Amino acid sequence: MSTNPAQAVQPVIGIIGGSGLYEIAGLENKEWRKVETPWGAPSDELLFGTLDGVRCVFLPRHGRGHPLPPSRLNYRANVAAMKMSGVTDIVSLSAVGSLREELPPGHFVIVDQFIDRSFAREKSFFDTGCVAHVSVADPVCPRIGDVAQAKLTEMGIAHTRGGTYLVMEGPQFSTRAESELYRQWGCSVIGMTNMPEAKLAREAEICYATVAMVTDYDCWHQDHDSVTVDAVVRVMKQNADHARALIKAMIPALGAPRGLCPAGCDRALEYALITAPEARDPALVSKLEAVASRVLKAG
Ligand SMILES: CSC[C@H]1O[C@H](OP(=O)(O)O)[C@H](O)[C@@H]1O
Ligand SMILES: Nc1ncnc2[nH]cnc12
Repeated sequence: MSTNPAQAVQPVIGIIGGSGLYEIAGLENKEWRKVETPWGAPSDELLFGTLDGVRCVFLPRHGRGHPLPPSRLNYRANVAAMKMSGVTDIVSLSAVGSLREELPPGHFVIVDQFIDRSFAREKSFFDTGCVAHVSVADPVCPRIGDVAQAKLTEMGIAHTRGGTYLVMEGPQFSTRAESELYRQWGCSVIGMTNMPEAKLAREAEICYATVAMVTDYDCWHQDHDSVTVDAVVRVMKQNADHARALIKAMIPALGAPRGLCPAGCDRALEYALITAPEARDPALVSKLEAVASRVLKAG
């Protein structure tokens, strides 16, 4: 395994677009391509292209036209398809409800923690026959967060660095009691998709960070109507221009050649595998080559 921090990395930037973001602007030489993974098909074809000479791969999280609900997304295929396409860094863009007065619709939040209350999803590439436990104590890459923060500041877009995203299963929005509970837990925003996406990116050793775009005050705010899809879509249409401009600004900075990630996201599996090589299931190991070949080769 090569873990020399001076090792050169030529980044490939993955963008996962959430509700209201089904394409990105300004990509050159773009081409939608089907990518099959050992875990099946991702939400849609992936859009490959370059922006300012940086290789980019875009995936609309719910598919073009939004046919897929959060519980039916093949999160493993989505992340594996990114890894198989050479992606080193993922910027996740998501519509979220606000759980705090000071985070109004239109505000961007560079999330740094999650509480994962999703329950009807496959959450790991690893399984019986090859067990791994990665750390998600710090689930996002601070390096990507730094770039998002710098660009949002330059662009004058209202934003907050840090905040906890509560991941609910959905597809129904929360009850008022749930919304109040999450507020008491200190959560900042709520959505339905960023877990297990962030956990799987960590298992695949891809740097990952979320820029959450507030679309509503969920259902706790006495002066605002409870969230509806109509309201989310209306605000997302306003947020989308900011989101597209942000991505365009972030890509040259993220795409510059660099060393290994100082936070170690790209070495997350280094000490995570616990199944002895002789006890591993060859069929599972062969699937895992798509996301974990770096450590499996060494074992
Ligand atoms: C259309 S409102 C609910 C929907 O929007 C968010 O999705 P995404 O994170 O992909 O932007 C939320 O999590 C729900 O899936
Ligand atoms: N209030 C909310 N709850 C869950 N997901 C959301 N996505 C956008 N707004 C949301």
